[in-house]
Amino acid sequence: MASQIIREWAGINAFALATQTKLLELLGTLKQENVNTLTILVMGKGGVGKSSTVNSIIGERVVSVSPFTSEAPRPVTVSRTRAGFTLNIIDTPGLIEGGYVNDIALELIKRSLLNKTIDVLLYVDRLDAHRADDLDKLVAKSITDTFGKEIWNKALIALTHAQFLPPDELPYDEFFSKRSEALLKVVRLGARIREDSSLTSSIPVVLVENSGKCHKNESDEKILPNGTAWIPDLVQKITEIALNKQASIYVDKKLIEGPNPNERGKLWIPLILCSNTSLL
Ligand SMILES: Nc1nc2c(ncn2[C@@H]2O[C@H](COP(=O)(O)OP(=O)(O)OP(=O)(O)O)[C@@H](O)[C@H]2O)c(=O)[nH]1
Repeated sequence: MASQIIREWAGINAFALATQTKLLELLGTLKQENVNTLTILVMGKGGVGKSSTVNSIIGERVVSVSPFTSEAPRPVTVSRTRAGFTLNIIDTPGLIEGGYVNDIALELIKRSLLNKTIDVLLYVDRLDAHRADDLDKLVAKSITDTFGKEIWNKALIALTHAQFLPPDELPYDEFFSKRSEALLKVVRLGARIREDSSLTSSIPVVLVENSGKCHKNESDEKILPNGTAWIPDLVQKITEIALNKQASIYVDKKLIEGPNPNERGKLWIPLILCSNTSLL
């Protein structure tokens, strides 16, 4: 297999100085904790802004973006290195096609991850979607069936199109909070995670505005309508997930070829019951 060329993360230099400083600080925090490599898996439905978000984080147009379903082959891994730290971001195809979960895409994603470790799942959707529905539930279920429930311990939800102004003069932060709650609820249902479980109550939700028309503050940083400089905020949340003491997801052959990872423990139940009965 051809070895992948890892380029210098030059895109950082394209960010506003204040953003660069914060990003380098965050890379320093990761390195202090002996995290020298970080792999982010980007997933979500089609057209929600996955590729655009990858480009925004890297600070270069590294993957193609299209208003229509991208024809570019994916999954694709983009790797960049900076001061001894390597960032890998895996952009993936949209998970919904024709109203159904694209199982072929999921299988392709899973197989491309063999022997890789997912440190962060960046689940992308849009802020300006007014409903979280059964499709969202199905996507969450498919991700869970593929990687196991534990993947949500390493998840971060990014809502794109964040320069959107809510309808009916609803305050921006209130709309964001309602949209986040609605999405987290369907993710929980799809992933079959109990409401009181720490698994999804702790999934952070961040805002992203990939448009070239994103507003800027006096330091030239890209900001949201609520004034947050969103690139450092996103990287800060990524850093927190990476350091959250929960295990990263290692994709081994068993995970790829074995049964649904959530069913593995259950396979032992009949055996345990049998052995217990024979002891009676
Ligand atoms: N205004 C605005 N447009 C965005 C944003 N993110 C993405 N877009 C636009 O939405 C369209 C789809 O973006 P992509 O990044 O290709 O989305 P994707 O999820 O990778 O799409 P698929 O290739 O279908 O999987 C493009 O026209 C982008 O320019 C955003 O935050 N704000």
